[in-house]
Amino acid sequence: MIHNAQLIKQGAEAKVYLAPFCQRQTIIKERFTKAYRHPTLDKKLTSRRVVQEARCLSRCQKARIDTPTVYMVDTENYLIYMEYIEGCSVREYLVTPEGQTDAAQTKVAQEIGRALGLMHNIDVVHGDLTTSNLLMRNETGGSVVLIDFGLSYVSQLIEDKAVDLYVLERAFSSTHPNTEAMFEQILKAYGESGKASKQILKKLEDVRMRGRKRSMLG
Ligand SMILES: Nc1ncnc2c1ncn2[C@@H]1O[C@H](COP(=O)(O)OP(=O)(O)OP(=O)(O)O)[C@@H](O)[C@H]1O
Repeated sequence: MIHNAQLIKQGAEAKVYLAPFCQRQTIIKERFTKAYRHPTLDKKLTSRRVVQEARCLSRCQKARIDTPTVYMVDTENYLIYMEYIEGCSVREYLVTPEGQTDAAQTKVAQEIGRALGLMHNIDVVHGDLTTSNLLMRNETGGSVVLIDFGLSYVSQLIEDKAVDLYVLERAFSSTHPNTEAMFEQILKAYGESGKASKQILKKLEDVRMRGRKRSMLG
């Protein structure tokens, strides 16, 4: 039990709390153990995921990619203590477009593309890119912060990075109608900031094609 904690999200894999820690508001992410798994195996897998998430967050932070700072990792209790980002998600931003200018939306798209390009440059694959996992930091006037590295891993494969982009593209098209132009701007900025981004964007076309074939076959 985390003292003075407020539960802000209960997911299938983790609980996310907001709680005071070292005199600041802190996000505490707690992974569950799975009762259907053998206890020893379960402990190993759950703590491995906690470590994996914290490692990918730290790897991004070292490369100056805006992600929550990790304050502490408790592998015994499967907890990550991290910086609380005050702001709204890109999802919330896009579902309430009133008063947004094209220039503001372009800036957000460019920031997303640039952040993803830098993340892939250091071989971090996010694994769960959605508009809910992109936050806009109030403090800096809405700069984009990547969160939820629960499914992230390190890979040099062009294919893995292309699939990462495809997952975000699907999230855009299923959640936000009429954002094709914005997604194009994301890819343009991505193409300008990544080392192998041209190859990855080429591979994205194959991944899309496979996705289309799969949905045609049902
Ligand atoms: N560092 C943070 N600052 C502010 N809010 C956060 C932060 N981390 C998480 N949140 C909030 O909590 C929600 C859930 O967090 P997260 O996406 O990491 O968990 P999850 O989806 O349940 O976990 P997982 O996908 O790893 O099983 C986010 O959508 C966001 O609203």
